[in-house]
Order: sequence, then structure tokens, then C-alpha cells
Amino acid sequence: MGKTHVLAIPYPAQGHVIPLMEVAQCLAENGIKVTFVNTDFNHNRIEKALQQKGDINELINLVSIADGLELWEDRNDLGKLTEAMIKLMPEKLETLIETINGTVSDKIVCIITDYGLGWALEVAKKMEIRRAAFLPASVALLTLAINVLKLVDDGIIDSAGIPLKKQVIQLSPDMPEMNTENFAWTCIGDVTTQKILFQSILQNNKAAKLADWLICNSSYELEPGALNLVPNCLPIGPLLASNRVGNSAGYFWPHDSSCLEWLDRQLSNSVIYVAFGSFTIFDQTQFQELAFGLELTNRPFLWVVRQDITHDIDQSYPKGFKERVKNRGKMVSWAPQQRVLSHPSVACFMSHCGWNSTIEGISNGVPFLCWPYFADQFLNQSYICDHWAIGLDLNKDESGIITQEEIRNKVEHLVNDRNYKTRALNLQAKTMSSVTGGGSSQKNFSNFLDWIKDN
Ligand SMILES: O=c1ccn([C@@H]2O[C@H](COP(=O)(O)OP(=O)(O)O[C@H]3O[C@H](CO)[C@@H](O)[C@H](O)[C@H]3O)[C@@H](O)[C@H]2O)c(=O)[nH]1
Repeated sequence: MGKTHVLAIPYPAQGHVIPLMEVAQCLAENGIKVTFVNTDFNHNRIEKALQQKGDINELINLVSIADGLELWEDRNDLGKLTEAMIKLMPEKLETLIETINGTVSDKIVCIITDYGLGWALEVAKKMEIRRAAFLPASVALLTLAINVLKLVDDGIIDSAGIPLKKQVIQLSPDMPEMNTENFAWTCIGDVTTQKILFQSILQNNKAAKLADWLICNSSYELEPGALNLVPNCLPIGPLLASNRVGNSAGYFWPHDSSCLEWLDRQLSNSVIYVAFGSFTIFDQTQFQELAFGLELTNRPFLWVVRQDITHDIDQSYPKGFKERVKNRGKMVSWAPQQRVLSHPSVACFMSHCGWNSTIEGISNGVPFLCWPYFADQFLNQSYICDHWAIGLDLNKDESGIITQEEIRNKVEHLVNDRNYKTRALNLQAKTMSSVTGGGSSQKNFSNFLDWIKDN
């Protein structure tokens, strides 16, 4: 008998590919064959960045389809990307499935798609294939998304998703507050982009009704309030490579593992880990101020400086910066983040608060310094600072800059007040209980697996 075969398709962004790849690895470990569909653009960089073939289970087959943009077009323009994808990808996906099913005996029995690609659920429905949606972000974000029409009715946003006034809302007392200015779609790009993203939320909400399963990278222990509002959303997280024996995969840039040896040489609980995910861009002034701030802390730091973190080709560090910080500072262009955060030398995490970074920090009991950039990151910041109280936010001065003194002061505050670390360790213990010893996420995953196998 052939193997059970599923197709997994992530939204084409780093924070979406990595956790869905983790789901795929867990399925493959349980004997499921997975066809993992990236966009051509991401497929090429993932293949290039892959360090060891063994990092991806051999039951996972990486394939790709076009995203509808030209090679040179800006994929960080999410409005443009969303429009291009919806025009071309449904047809490409359908053809891909037909081709696969026409050539192999073990036909695709189920599609697992990112919640943000509702059209893939429609394709699956049309082709009479069973379907699951995967949410790589917080369940709090999902509750916001599914309540957007109520927000329109309540006069909080207009029918295009634009806030009618600046205000703070709370969907449940057991969830963080949300500022209308920082709704996931209102803090991205220009108004045109925001309207496109809002329309896409409406379409995805509608398509989600076609899903037989909705799974997410969270846990009941972490987001009880939000999960109460969406009982059909089943958490299977935290999704981490360390839950199995293996490395994370699906990263867009090669990991520079020299930082692990550097971490080995640092004192326990001493290092500031600084990383802002895959989208954050700094202007030159802020970039330099961050460098000065790290210098001013007088503490060891590991800083991920992506090649595209500023618009300047030549990221210029302040004059003499590297000579002054010497070995106290380590800069890499991309780190094996999950392994870095589990290293005993790491004291705190200066982060953009992407959901994966948030989950990875929590799972290792690391307190945060929050520096959100866009999308759901402000909501995650509220979770971290106000709701779980495991971190501090970095505030801008009147000229809109996070100054070096602010960085130094907040680092000192966070590291010297042991309550942050204590709460972070407590949250870690609670959260990790869901993926150990038959915890709730393990049970959900096991039920999900049974459903997939039952074809
Ligand atoms: O040097 C690095 C830095 C990051 N990572 C990994 O890259 C992923 C980054 O994910 P995330 O922290 O979620 O950030 P983004 O890539 O910015 O993720 C996008 O997708 C997330 C999930 O929807 C959203 O929460 C974010 O706001 C959105 O920007 C994580 O698994 C990290 O471990 C590395 O491997 N090496």
C-alpha cells in the first residue's frame, strides 16, 4: 500500500514557511508523505540556504509554483504580492495537483494551507480533497480577523478596514488590548496596501469555513482567552525542532553557526540576542543608534544584521564601532535562532516580536525587549509586556528614534529586575507542558494525524 500523501502550502514569508515546515516534519516522522509547495522565488533561496540534506525528512518533497510577480519585483510589498498571488496561484496549484495525482499512485488526500491563502482551500474543495488551515500567528490575531465585520458594525473601522478613530479595544478580558492604529493591516504600507490586505482578510475568513481542521502554533496554556473565543482552532504548538530530534528547516538564508561557538565562550545568562525577523528595515540613523546602544550596554551581544536590514548597500556601522566592541559583539547575517535562544548564555532577546520569535523566546524562558515593526507584532508586544509581563517595550523619543540611552536603560532594567526572568521561566514551563507527556498540543496533533491517515 502507498503512503498517505498530503500537500502543504505556506504563505510565502519566512515566519510562515518555518512553522509549516515543522508541521510537515512531524507528519513525515509519522510516515506521512508531504509535498511542500513554496513559491519559485522562496524555493530557490531555501534550496540554496539548506546546509545539510538530512535537515529535511526524506518523505518531504520540495516543489514550487510561480507567485505571479516578476523576479525583480519587491516581495516585501505585501499588497502587490497578495494581488499577484490570487490572480495566478490557484490555477498553478490546481495544475500541480493534477500533475502529481496523474503520476504517482499515492494521490494527495489532504491539503494543509496557510490561513492567509484561503484560495488554496477553495482549490482543494473544488478538487474534492480534504483540507486543513494552519495559522502561524497568534490566536489573538485570528480573533481580531474573524471579528472585523463586527468592528465595522461597531463603528471602529470603515468598510475598507480603515480605523474611524484612534482607540484601544479588547476582545476579551483575558486577552491583550489592541490599538486601532496597530491593527495587523493598519500598520502595513500605504492605505492602498491596507485596503488590499483587509479584503484578503475577509476572503480568508470566508474560505476558512471550507476547512475541516484549523490548527495553530500556540497552546491553551499560552492563549486561553483567545482560544476560548475560537474553540474550533486547535493548538499544536509550540512548534519547535527541539521537540523532535532534528534541526529547523525552510530558512531563506544560510545559518551562520559560528555564533554558537561564540555563545559557548560567553558567561551564562549574559548575552543580549538581537534579531528582527525577516521584514524589519532600519534607516541609517536608527541602525547606527542601535549599534551605539549595544555598545553602551557594555554587555556581550549577538546581533543578526540581515543583508537587507537597511536600504543602504553598505550598512555602515558607526565609525570605529567594530574596533571598540571587538569580541564583545558578534554580528551574523542569519543565525540558527532556535538553537541560539536555547543557549544558556542568552540573557534576553531584543526582538521585533514576530509570532515565531515570540514562541521561541517563551519556549526557552527568555525575557524580551520589544521593538515591533509591523503587522501583528504590536499585538504580540502587548502580550509580552502587558499580559504576560515577560518583557519591556522600547519607546521612541519625540523625533521618532529609539535612542542609545533608551536601549541601555531598558536592557539594564530587564536584566536587573529578576521578576522578568522568573515570570518568563514560569510561562516557559506552562507552555512546554502542552508538548510533553501527552499534553494538550500533543493530543491535538495526534488527533489531527489520525484524521489525515483516515482516508
Ligand atoms: O537570524 C535569524 C532570525 C530569524 N530566524 C527564524 O525566522 C523565523 C522568523 O519568524 P517570525 O519571528 O515570526 O518573524 P517574521 O519572519 O518577520 O514573520 C512574519 O510572520 C509571522 C507569523 O505570521 C508574523 O508574526 C510576523 O509579524 C511576520 O513578519 C523564526 O522561526 C526564527 O527562528 C532564524 O532562523 N534566524
